[in-house]
Amino acid sequence: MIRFEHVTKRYPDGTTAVDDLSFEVAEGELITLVGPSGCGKTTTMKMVNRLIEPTDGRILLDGEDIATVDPVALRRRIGYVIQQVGLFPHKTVLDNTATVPHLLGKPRKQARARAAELLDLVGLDPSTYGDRYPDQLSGGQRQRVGVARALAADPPVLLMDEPFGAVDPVVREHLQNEFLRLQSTLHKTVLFVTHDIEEAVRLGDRIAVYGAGRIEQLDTPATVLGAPATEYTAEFVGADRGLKRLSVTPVETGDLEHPPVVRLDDPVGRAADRLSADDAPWAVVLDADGSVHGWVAADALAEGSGGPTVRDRARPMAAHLPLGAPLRQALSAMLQHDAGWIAVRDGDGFLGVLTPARLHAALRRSTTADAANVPRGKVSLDTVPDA
Ligand SMILES: Nc1ncnc2c1ncn2[C@@H]1O[C@H](COP(=O)(O)OP(=O)(O)OP(=O)(O)O)[C@@H](O)[C@H]1O
Repeated sequence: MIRFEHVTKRYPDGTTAVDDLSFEVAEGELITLVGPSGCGKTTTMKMVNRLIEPTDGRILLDGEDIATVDPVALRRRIGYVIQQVGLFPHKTVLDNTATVPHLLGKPRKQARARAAELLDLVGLDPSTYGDRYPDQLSGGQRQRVGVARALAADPPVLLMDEPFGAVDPVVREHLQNEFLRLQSTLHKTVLFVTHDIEEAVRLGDRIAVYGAGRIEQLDTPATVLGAPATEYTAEFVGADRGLKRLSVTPVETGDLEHPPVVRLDDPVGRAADRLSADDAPWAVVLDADGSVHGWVAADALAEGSGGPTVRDRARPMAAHLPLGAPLRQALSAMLQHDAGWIAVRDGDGFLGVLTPARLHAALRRSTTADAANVPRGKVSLDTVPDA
């Protein structure tokens, strides 16, 4: 969708901001550009909408050399969100959002109706916020208007330059999550500049780690964190990169163990037989509709005293996770509940349990598979070599 071919930008004073850059952003992909101040991220981005012209090389958008496209027509296909937002101070939020569609020829009423939809989409109720002026909004709300406005012309491409940089960490995380939710339905092709590795990891399908004017590594978050290509990248992503990897590696079916399963209403004797058939010290207990109730120990079933069904001997277990949740959430739940395993479900249905050993294997699997170009969905534990 966007292809950089040997792109260099040298400023008249001799500064080489971007040096022989070649990479491609696939349609619907979100690439985060991350790196220290002054390494060329913004220059890279501004060359895509021709706010800056390259000195050498070319950039293709959908196969077309953008140098041959009228910049105004080009910018209609490219939404642009910046940290300072740049809203018109004398226009209401609704009119700010409706400006571009209106300029593109949509009748005013239609443009405003679309603007209201977009405000809703970014989490701002148009009936509350539509008539306000930008200085009557919080920083986070202004950023949302900036995103709504960039989406107004429904461009296939979005350029975002530290769009959530000016807000506090809590609001920022909220905006990031909302943006991910939006992106999962809109599938825009996005270049997203940030100097925050956490943000890059959370949002990017792939991350481009910049050194001076160059990309040091362009890969999935799991690979950049798990197998940094250079010392520079390793240092940039931080000594706690192992912990960060927990956030970007999902729990998959192949990660699960399958202890015996009994039902709340099973007679104790039948449940005990089930456990001893597997020589298992405990079983997962499901209720009548198949959702996880908790667990029961073989010892508890063997005791002479107590009620006649599993219900009387089972212990509740509150730690559940949906399949696909990040390993970090799994570890956090294990620690919170002081549990040696955690139930994983698909909807309400029980799938299996994740243990600390399996969690560790999953973490190793994530980078091994990425490095070997195994599609994430096809990953199984067999792909993990023994340590
Ligand atoms: N008009 C200009 N003339 C000369 N040098 C420039 C000009 N604009 C940018 N530069 C230089 O180009 C380099 C890259 O700048 P750029 O804005 O792309 O960096 P960045 O990675 O986006 O940084 P930041 O995170 O601080 O925004 C810097 O050294 C900067 O000083």
